[in-house]
Amino acid sequence: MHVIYLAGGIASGKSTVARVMKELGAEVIDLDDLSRQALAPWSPIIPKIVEEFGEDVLRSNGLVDREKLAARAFATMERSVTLEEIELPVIDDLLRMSIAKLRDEETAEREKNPDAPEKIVVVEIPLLDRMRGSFDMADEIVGVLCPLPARRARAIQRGMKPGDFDCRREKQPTDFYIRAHANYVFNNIRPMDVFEQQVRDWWKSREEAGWAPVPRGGVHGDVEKA
Ligand SMILES: CC(C)(COP(=O)(O)OP(=O)(O)OC[C@H]1O[C@@H](n2cnc3c(N)ncnc32)[C@H](O)[C@@H]1O)[C@@H](O)C(=O)NCCC(=O)NCCS
Ligand SMILES: Nc1ncnc2c1ncn2[C@@H]1O[C@H](COP(=O)(O)OP(=O)(O)OP(=O)(O)O)[C@@H](O)[C@H]1O
Repeated sequence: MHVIYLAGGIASGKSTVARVMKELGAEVIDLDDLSRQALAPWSPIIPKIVEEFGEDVLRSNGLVDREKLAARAFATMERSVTLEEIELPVIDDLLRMSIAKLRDEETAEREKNPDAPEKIVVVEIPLLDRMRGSFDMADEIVGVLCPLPARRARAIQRGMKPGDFDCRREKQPTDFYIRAHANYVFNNIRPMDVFEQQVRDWWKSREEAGWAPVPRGGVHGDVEKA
């Protein structure tokens, strides 16, 4: 199995890259989905969330009011860190379990058919720095960078308030951090069809290389390859 951490800030184009990779055969795990599971009504962290952010962040049906929680958590860096300290260990556990399950599936498939293809697993990560404790699970780290004005405009077009975009974006790792840890970076600066083709080309070259190990980190400047 080959695990790719796909890192990029809000509205940078991660889901677009992941969608193309899924079409090419990848299994995709999205940490935003795992974060939703972490806040499910039966989650053990719900009492702590209520204690820190107020009883009214829970709706009468037991579901977390995400808008209310976001307004309180992203109001300051300190509150945001509090939410992450509660949620990230659960997200990390869910990620490890998801990867272990895919590994078991791959083993079972190969017991039936020794020629079954290697699973390529793509993990969408909005906050790469917060996942540094689980870099051990990644065979490679790929970044998605996109100029801020385009990201902001696209997020707003999708219905996000400008202030909500800004207060999330400012808490996210910088492009410099992503370049420093990625072995490859996509610069999402071209029209959608061209960008999607860039992703297919990258996949093809990695597939032809047999997903060989790559040196970690150090993508600097306006280059796309390490
Ligand atoms: C506060 C919550 C409930 C708001 O939910 P909401 O549905 O509005 O947003 P959603 O979860 O879909 O995230 C949308 C985007 O917000 C950004 N975002 C999420 N959490 C954070 C954070 N702690 N800091 C900065 N940006 C964040 C990401 O770019 C993400 O893609 C939710 O974002 C959350 O639980 N965040 C904390 C968990 C976390 O840190 N997740 C990131 C995993 S690396
Ligand atoms: N090259 C591009 N040209 C035009 N639109 C694009 C391009 N790349 C992405 N988009 C659009 O920008 C928006 C954000 O892209 P995407 O959802 O892939 O980003 P993301 O990083 O997954 O976002 P989020 O942080 O919300 O999870 C989407 O509406 C997508 O269709």
